[in-house]
Amino acid sequence: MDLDPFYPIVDSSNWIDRLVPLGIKLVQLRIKDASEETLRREIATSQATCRKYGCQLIVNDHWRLAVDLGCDYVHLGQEDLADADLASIRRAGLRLGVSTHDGAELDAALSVKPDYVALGPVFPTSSKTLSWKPQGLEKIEGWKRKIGDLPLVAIGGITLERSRDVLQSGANSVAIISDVTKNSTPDQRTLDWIAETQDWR
Ligand SMILES: Cc1ncc(COP(=O)(O)OP(=O)(O)O)c(N)n1
Ligand SMILES: Cc1nc(C(=O)O)sc1CCOP(=O)(O)O
Ligand SMILES: [Mg+2]
Repeated sequence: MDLDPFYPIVDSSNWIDRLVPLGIKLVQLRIKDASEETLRREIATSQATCRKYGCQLIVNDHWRLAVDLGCDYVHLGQEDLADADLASIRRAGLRLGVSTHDGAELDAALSVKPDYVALGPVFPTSSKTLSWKPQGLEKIEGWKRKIGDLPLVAIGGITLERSRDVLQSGANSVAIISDVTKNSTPDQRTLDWIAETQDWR
């Protein structure tokens, strides 16, 4: 299944309940620092909303709960990968997205046969502290040449205004946090994103 070109990342089921009904078809739930009970509830609520609206839900980090709750997709970073039981993730039928920031990480990601690879940070971001410099659009082109048909997600500092350049450089999907959730009108911004990415759908 293809990834939608617009891939917002949010930190609660409240955001999912608010934004998914607007027409989002791919969303990541990325919750840091919550109890297992809260995480379980947040994932289950998000899953119900996403199922209702035909949106693909990707659970960040919490692969055990994603397996337990019968989710479709998890996203893991390189450190997450080291701890994850990939066999049980695959046995449960979950698809897997993996973060990459340099060539060695890309090789590591490809070795686990992911369903997509993410490259970041494309531009400076204030949503996560990273030790990598912004990669720039050329890196997207290089990553895409290397991975071929495997879907490529671009992340980090991407705005609606930069989205066309990112997609034209070879990304199949654009993952964003602040451009929607820190916008003064997140609902309108979401609708604008859906319209702006229509040519890639
Ligand atoms: C689509 C996408 N790309 C990259 C990340 C970052 O994952 P990770 O490196 O594991 O960092 P955290 O998001 O867990 O802080 C992502 N979540 N999604
Ligand atoms: C969570 C995350 N991971 C990144 C990576 O490069 O792996 S960049 C990033 C933050 C993306 O947020 P924003 O759209 O607000 O820049
Ligand atoms: Mg992670």
